[in-house]
Amino acid sequence: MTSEESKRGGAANSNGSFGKAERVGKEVASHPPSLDDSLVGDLRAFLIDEDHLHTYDDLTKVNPVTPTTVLKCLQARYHAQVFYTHAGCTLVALNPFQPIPDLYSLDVMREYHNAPQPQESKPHIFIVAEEAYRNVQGQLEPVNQSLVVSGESGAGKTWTSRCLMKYYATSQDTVDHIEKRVLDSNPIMEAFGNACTLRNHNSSRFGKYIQLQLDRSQFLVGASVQTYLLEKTRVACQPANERNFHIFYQMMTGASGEQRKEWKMSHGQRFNWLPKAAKTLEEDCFQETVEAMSHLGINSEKQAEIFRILAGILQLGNIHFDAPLNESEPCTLEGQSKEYLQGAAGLLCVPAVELQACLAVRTLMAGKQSILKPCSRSECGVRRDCLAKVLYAHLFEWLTMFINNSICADNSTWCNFIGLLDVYGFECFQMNNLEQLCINYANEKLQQHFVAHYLRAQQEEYVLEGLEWSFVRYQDNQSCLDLIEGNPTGVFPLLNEECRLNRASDAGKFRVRLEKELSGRGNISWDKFSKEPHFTVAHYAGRVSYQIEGMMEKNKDPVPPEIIALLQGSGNPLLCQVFGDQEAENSATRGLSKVVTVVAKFKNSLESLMKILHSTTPHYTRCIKPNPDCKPLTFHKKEVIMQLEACGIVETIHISAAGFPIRIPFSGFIQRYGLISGSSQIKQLVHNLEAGDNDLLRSAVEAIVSTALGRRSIGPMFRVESESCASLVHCGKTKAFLTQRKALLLELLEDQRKGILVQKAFSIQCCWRRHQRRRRRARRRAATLLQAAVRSWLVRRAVRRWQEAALVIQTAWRRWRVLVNAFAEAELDDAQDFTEDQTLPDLNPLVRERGSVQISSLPGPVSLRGWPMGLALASAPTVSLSLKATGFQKTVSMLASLNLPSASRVEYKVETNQHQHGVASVRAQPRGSVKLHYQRSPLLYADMLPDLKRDGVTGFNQILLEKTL
Ligand SMILES: Nc1ncnc2c1ncn2[C@@H]1O[C@H](COP(=O)(O)OP(=O)(O)OP(=O)(O)O)[C@@H](O)[C@H]1O
Repeated sequence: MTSEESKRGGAANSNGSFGKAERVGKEVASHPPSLDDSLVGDLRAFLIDEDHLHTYDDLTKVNPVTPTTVLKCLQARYHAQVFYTHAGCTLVALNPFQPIPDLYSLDVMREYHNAPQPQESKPHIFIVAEEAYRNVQGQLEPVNQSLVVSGESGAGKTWTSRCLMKYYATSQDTVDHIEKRVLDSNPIMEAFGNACTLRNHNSSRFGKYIQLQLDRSQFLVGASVQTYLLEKTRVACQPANERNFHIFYQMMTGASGEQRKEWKMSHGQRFNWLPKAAKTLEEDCFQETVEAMSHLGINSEKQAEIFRILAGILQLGNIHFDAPLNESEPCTLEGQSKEYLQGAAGLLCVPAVELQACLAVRTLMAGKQSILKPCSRSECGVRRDCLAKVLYAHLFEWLTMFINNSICADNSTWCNFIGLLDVYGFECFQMNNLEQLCINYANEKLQQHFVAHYLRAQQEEYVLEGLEWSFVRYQDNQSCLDLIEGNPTGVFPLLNEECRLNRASDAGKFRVRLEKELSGRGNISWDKFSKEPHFTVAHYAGRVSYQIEGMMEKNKDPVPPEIIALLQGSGNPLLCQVFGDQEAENSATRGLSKVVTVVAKFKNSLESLMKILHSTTPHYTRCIKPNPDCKPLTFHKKEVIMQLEACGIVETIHISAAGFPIRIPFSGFIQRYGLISGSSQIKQLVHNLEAGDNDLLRSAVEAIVSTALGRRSIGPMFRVESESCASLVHCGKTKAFLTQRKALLLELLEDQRKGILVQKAFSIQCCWRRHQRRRRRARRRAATLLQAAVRSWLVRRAVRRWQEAALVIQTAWRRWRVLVNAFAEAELDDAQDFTEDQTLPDLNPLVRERGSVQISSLPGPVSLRGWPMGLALASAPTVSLSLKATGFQKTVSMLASLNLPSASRVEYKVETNQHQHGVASVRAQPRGSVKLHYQRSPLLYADMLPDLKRDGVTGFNQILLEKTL
């Protein structure tokens, strides 16, 4: 809406000439005061807290809720660069008209995605996205979600939709990169469907509904796009100071030299259908569009076909017909137009002659005979425009279909969806025609859905449920919708009827018809003095005057059959594909009653959209354009207030603040929160809800709430002891209604439910772990038993072997002992003769002969009795002397055999340096030493161990005895 038009709309709004206000029951909210009144009254109370206005996250918290206070709050937030604010169930998004750093960054997305309670975070479009996503995860009916983004042109709907898509696409990373393809559909759709208008340099000239398809794990697996009412007239006729679709300018700026040549688009070439070509916008990014096309699977061949068609359209725009001298002759082409016709025919791959004939000559059917009738100059122009429009519209349709084929998931792979509706805002120009009527009709439908969903349904339900409730007045636009679509006497049915009559359209007559049929309606009026036939409709957002001239033609949207036939024969494969299955029918021959009109088609597609919306959980985002000039950070109060009133924000705030925004059927409530109550009765009820009557269910709900409040953890809002259950939850006949503090109560219930579920899960885990532990223990015991059995078997086997080995050793040992004893006895018999009664120093010469003993400085007499070593070893004497023996036992035995004098404090250390071969020396020190010199023992086996090799060295060479004190 332009500011002037907005003013008109606003004036109508304030004088109450449209939007019949309905009063239901007791009305407490007075008519919203005018802006000036509010400034005196309401605002004054507010001024006290003016410094903190920008801190209000939710407009329902503003007190009192009036358009003025709401406006003040929004303005304060806008100046504080806070662009999102809740308004009860709706999110208000103010357009900053400049990029805000870090407002939509990946980190911010992650923050909202990971927030335990996103509602508690700062208002943001990502909250809406996350809430919808979590609703799908929670599988609460209705599981599918719709995000409805509305607002006037330039308010930021497309931007918001893009943010929402990015949010869903970024929060995952799938293998086949479907999210990238879904996002890539945006630049293509925008290049072909957006244009620079006076109100928005990137205005969507079509409506779109994108369905993001989610699988069981809530992963984005695909998407589908449904488009509505492309403004195809823009191809051939651009409003003053506005541009054609972006794609044409992208081609003009981005084409390579070769492409320019092929597309007949040389530098400086002027095209009638490309106004303002010198102005370059950031949207004119040809390369991005081409890349997105390639990424979506449109190969270079197809791209070439597409761009040739577009170039052909531009050539068509430069063709002008001259009136013929003779009326019976077709219109002619002047010099340059001939070239353009040749160019267009070449690019569209059709014969130039046929193209010219198709534009200048009409074929009439008279029975089975066809008659050729030359068209007038203006008719030629209309046919040329029609050809361009039909080409562009079919191309756009084909692109949408191609995108859908590329990004749509198989039906079996997805089970839920989040729908994203971005429709053109309410439109009101100086001259409004059928397109504006359709667009405004769509906006009325959406407004009605909003009203039905939040306002009327809410209030009607309170009555049905028997709640005590003071009603808030709201604007109901049903009467306006009845005026437009009502059957049989609505504007649309009358228009369709007129189009199906086989007669030339007459705007004046149609106006009279409308007046006759609809004069009793409150939402339509006529300016009797206006020369132009028109009618004025009082829409919910303002009054719009529609001119009737041309409306019927636009509604019929006839395409001459010659044009279809011409395109079917085109050498461009894409054109053949697009128009191949199109019937080149002549409506004149088949009867006009079968013609499907534009409004009929539009109404049907809108009805199916509304069906989808009604079956989903809606989330509303109202985009607000803070100033009509798209200036950054500029806030025009009047513009904003009109938009707020037009979209019913003020009423929404009233109802949301004072009403019961959450309604849960008793059965659903008990099923979800029944586990909070420990009562066995409620537990039984949970399993058998059908058995309980409403009274029983109601008392169960109350019991659950009081249990929840009883065990609540003390939070700031629940400290008030007097706060009764009744003030937080209101039970109607079949449903529980939660008040404004629902968020807290609901949060409390959800927290407790979650806590109990966690407890239960913990118990299950404990049981499972215990079970696992027991199993592990049993396994371990079994393993130990097995190991023990194996070990004992191994030990028994080893012991048996040892015993056998010991037996062998014992036998060998005994045999050896017997042998040694025998030798010893034999030797003893020999030695007895020279050892008896010998004292030192006079040693027996035999001893000298066999060995020598030298004793010096010994204190006292030393009696030394030399025993044969073999005998000593054999008898294994016990050493009573405190000897620290090192070496072999035989060394010790030898000492014992020497029978050295015993003294308690005398220590002898025996050292041997030839352990392998026997004691070498024994020496007593320090005060005396005994030196024994033995000759090699006569005993052959005296120092032999059973294991020693027989050929080893035997006997003693030298013995030294060291004595230490
Ligand atoms: N959140 C935002 N941050 C920064 N700029 C924004 C934001 N929202 C919108 N804009 C700016 O406002 C312009 C208009 O927004 P957008 O195209 O989304 O409007 P629209 O409501 O879709 O309009 P139309 O109905 O004409 O398509 C954008 O091109 C962008 O420059």
